[in-house]
Amino acid sequence: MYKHIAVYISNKDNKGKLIERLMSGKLISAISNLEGALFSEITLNKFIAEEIRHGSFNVKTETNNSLQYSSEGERKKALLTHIISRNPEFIVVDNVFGNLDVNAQIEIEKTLRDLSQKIPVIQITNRKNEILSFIKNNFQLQGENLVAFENIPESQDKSKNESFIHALPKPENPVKERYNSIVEFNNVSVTYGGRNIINNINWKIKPAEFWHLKGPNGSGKSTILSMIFGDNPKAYGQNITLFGVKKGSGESVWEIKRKIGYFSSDMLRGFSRLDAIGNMIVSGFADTIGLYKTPTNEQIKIAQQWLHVLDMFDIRKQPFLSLSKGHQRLVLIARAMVKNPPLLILDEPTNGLDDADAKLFTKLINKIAAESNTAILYVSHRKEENLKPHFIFELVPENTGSIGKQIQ
Ligand SMILES: Nc1ncnc2c1ncn2[C@@H]1O[C@H](COP(=O)(O)OP(=O)(O)OP(=O)(O)O)[C@@H](O)[C@H]1O
Repeated sequence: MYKHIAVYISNKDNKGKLIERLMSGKLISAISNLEGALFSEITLNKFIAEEIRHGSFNVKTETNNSLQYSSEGERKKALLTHIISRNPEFIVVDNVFGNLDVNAQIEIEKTLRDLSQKIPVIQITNRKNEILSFIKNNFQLQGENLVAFENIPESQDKSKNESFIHALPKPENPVKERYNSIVEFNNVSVTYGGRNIINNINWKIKPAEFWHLKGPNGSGKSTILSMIFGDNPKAYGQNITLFGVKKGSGESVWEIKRKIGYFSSDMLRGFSRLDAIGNMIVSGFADTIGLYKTPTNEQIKIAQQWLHVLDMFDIRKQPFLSLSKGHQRLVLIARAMVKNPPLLILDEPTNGLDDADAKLFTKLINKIAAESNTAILYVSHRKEENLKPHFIFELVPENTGSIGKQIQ
C-alpha cells in the first residue's frame, strides 16, 4: 500500500516552490528516485500554449476537441487521462476540484482512487473539504518542511476581523442612463460544429439584481458570458439586448465593455508590474493596467474611499503584488467597481482561494449587492457558502443543448 499525502496550504505559501520541490523528489524521500507527473493548471497552460504555438494538439477531450476550445472541466478531465496514459510513477495533483462540477468531482476522485492502488498520490489543496477521501496523511508547510497533523486546524478566519465597515463610495457621475433591463436573451441558441451547446435560452437581468449563473462543466456558462462581455460571433443574428440596445445594431464591443466591470481569477496572471495598490484601483477609471492618464480629483477621492472600504488606505503605496492572492482579488473588484458600472461580471471568482479568503471575498460581493445599483452576474458551478444571490439561473444539459431555468 502506498502512502498518499495531502499538503494543505494557505494562499500565503509559495505553491510554485512547493511543486518544484515535490516534483524533484527533494521533499519526500520515498519518491526521490521516481518519475512523477503534475496535474495542475500549470501543466494545462503549458499544453494550451503549445497548441497555440504549433497549431496542433496531442491532448484531446472526450468530444475530440482541442484544449483551447474546451470548457475548464473538459480540459481537466482530458489532462488527467493524458497524464495517466503516460504511466507516471507518482502524481502530484494541485487544486484538483477547482472549476469542476459535482459529477466531474466524483469521476475524478474515482480515477485518482483507482490510480492510488498503483502509484503514490500527493495532493496540494487550500480547501479543507476537498481533501481526497482515500488520503489519510495530512501535512502542512512549516517554513520549508512538511509537518504532519491529524486534524487540520481552523485556518485563521480573516473574515471575522475584516468586515468592510465603511460604506461604498457614491458614484462619480450618478447614472444618467436608466435601463429597463441590463441583459436580455430571447430564444438564444448556440451550436459549435453541429453540436448544440445552449438551446432556446430566455433570461432577463434587471438593474441592481444579483444573479448566480450555475451549471455543470461544459453546459455553456462561458459561452453565455462571451456573448455578453466578449465578441463571440455567435451573438450576432441572435435576439440579445444589452443595456437596452439590441446586439448587432451598431453599438461597438468597446461601448458595451465600458458599462461592465469584469473579474475572473485568470486576470491575476496578467499582472507582473509593480503598480501600487492605490494606482491599481484608480486605473479602473481608464480601463488600463497602470496609470497612463492623470486621474481627476473626483476619481482620486472615489479610489480613496474604496481603499477605506478594503481597509487598505494605509498600505496604498505598497506594490499590488505584495498582497496575498485573496487581497489582490479584493483590489481588482474595487478596480472594476470604481466606474460604478451597471453590470459587474464575476467569472469563477473564488477559484484557487483558500477557505478564509473565499469567505472574505463573498462578504465584499454581498456588500456590493446590498449597497450599489450595480447588477451582479456571478458565474460558478460551485455553490459558494455565504454568497447571497437574489436569483439563480441554472443551465441544464440535454441532448439538444442546455436549457436554462430560474431555480431561485
Ligand atoms: N470555440 C469553440 N469551438 C468548439 N467548441 C466550443 C467552443 N467554445 C466552447 N465550445 C464547447 O461548448 C461547450 C460549452 O462550453 P463552455 O465553456 O461555455 O462551458 P462551461 O459551462 O463554461 O464549462 P466549465 O464549467 O467546464 O468551464 C463545451 O463542450 C465546449 O467544448
